[in-house]
Amino acid sequence: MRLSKLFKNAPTVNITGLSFDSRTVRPGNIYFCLPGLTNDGHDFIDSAIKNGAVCIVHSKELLNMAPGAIYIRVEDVNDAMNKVARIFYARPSDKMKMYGVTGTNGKSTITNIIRDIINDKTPCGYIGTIAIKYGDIELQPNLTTPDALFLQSKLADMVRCGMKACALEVSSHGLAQHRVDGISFDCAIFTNLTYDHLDFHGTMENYFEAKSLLFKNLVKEDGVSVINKDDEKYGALKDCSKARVISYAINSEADYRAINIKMSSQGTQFDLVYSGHMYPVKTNLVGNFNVYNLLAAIAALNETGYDLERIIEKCAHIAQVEGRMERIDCGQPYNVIVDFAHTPDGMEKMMQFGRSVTMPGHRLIAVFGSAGKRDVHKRKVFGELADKYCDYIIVTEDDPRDEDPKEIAEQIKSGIQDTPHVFVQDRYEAIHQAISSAQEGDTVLLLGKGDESFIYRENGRAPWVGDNVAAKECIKASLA
Ligand SMILES: CC(=O)N[C@H]1[C@@H](OP(=O)(O)OP(=O)(O)OC[C@H]2O[C@@H](n3ccc(=O)[nH]c3=O)[C@H](O)[C@@H]2O)O[C@H](CO)[C@@H](O)[C@@H]1O[C@H](C)C(=O)N[C@@H](C)C(=O)N[C@H](CCC(=O)O)C(=O)O
Ligand SMILES: Nc1ncnc2c1ncn2[C@@H]1O[C@H](COP(=O)(O)OP(=O)(O)OP(=O)(O)O)[C@@H](O)[C@H]1O
Repeated sequence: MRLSKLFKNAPTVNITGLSFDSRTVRPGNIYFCLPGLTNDGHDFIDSAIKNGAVCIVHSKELLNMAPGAIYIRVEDVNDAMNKVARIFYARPSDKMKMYGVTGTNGKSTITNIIRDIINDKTPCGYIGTIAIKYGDIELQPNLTTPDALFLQSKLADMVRCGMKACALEVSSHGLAQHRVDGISFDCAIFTNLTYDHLDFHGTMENYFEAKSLLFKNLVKEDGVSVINKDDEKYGALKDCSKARVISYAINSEADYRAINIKMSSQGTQFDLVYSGHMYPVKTNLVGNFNVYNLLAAIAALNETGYDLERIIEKCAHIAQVEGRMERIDCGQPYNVIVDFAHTPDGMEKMMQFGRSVTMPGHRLIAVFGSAGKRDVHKRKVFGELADKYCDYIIVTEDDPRDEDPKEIAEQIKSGIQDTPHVFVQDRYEAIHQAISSAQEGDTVLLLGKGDESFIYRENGRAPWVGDNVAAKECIKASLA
């Protein structure tokens, strides 16, 4: 594409691609100098030019300018990059129905439910923590919400592959760093705001401010904000939403409300109250929070033109979202559940659910750790929660990064008072011990890693068999 198509009054030089990282610049690229948390992109202009950048987009005054390169000074490089990327990739988000889901917990689940419900009639892509999926393509992501350039390029590829919709997880980091500014959403969904990511945002106010950007920036004329009315941030989000607001809830009057909820370890039933009518909903998903997730997906889809009866029909057989409330059944007489819970709220909800499906008088056994180099305050709270709900606790490694797993375990253990507990550093051995000790009627919860196939240790990403695979192997061995 010509540079003059991307910037007014720019020369007609051919542009081969866009980059904000000097290390990956290719000949003919534009290099955007982004401000970072540790570095400043302006410091890498020479290396970008050495790698072939033909145009530099910057905001700071530059003392030296290389002859031959084109320099374009803008007020806000991030903003310019988002606008340019939209044009360069031919506005892919305008060609698909775009669903953006934000909130502390539930993003992966809701985006996958949305995709699962519509994918047969409306090919739908998914971008988030679990994967990047469209058509037959499945890629492993590095981030939940990729950087703006990668995101636009993947959306463009989705359009090329015939996708008509895309469900995107929008993290608070992604919002704070403007990764989704170039996307025009049709529907923005809010799940909940609970304690997380304060290492990055500093305060809950900042964390909320970041989340609210998705709603402030939804400017499409027929766009819709779908907001959880049981969350205390409902009012604030409603007030800042540019688009019309639709609510969902269990405990409050709402546009989409679930009542008469009946839960078991096999599935859930409830009555959906919508527009003065009651619709019975049956789903294979379990747990109270999945009722919220389903309500959000149902509301989002119905408000964007999908038939309610058909959506409800589909709810009966939602594909298992990997590592989210995944029941492991190898014929053993006790429950084993793998879940990605890694926030105090997620942990508590899982432990409450675990308690509810454990036969009276039997044991709830939990295996979990807490990530290194992330919110340290969570650790003691995880211990306190397990102490409150569980009968036996096995503390193990999560993603220690370059922290000592024993130290992390000590911090978790500081929240445990009376409940019997052990520290087993090796995660496989911890799972093995939990399964070996389980008896008929017990429940084993394997929490924190979900479907992840790696553990971040001191030396980086090490392969991990996965909690679900480890659980199956250990159960089979114990039954043999
Ligand atoms: C904390 C955080 O979000 N960091 C992101 C941030 O990095 P940074 O600000 O430190 O970048 P920097 O190193 O200061 O560099 C500034 C600029 O100079 C450029 N540079 C740097 C060095 C060089 O040699 N050449 C060069 O051009 C960089 O490409 C960048 O444009 O900007 C980078 C470029 O967009 C991101 O890749 C990086 O994400 C890192 C990898 C990350 O781990 N982010 C996580 C925390 C994250 O975003 N997580 C969320 C939430 C997940 C959840 O809900 O749990 C996610 O969406 O995944
Ligand atoms: N609506 C919800 N409310 C509270 N907790 C939830 C909800 N949905 C899921 N959870 C819990 O949070 C965990 C993570 O769920 P999910 O992956 O859907 O969230 P997420 O927002 O995508 O998180 P991440 O971006 O970290 O993957 C689940 O395994 C479950 O324990």
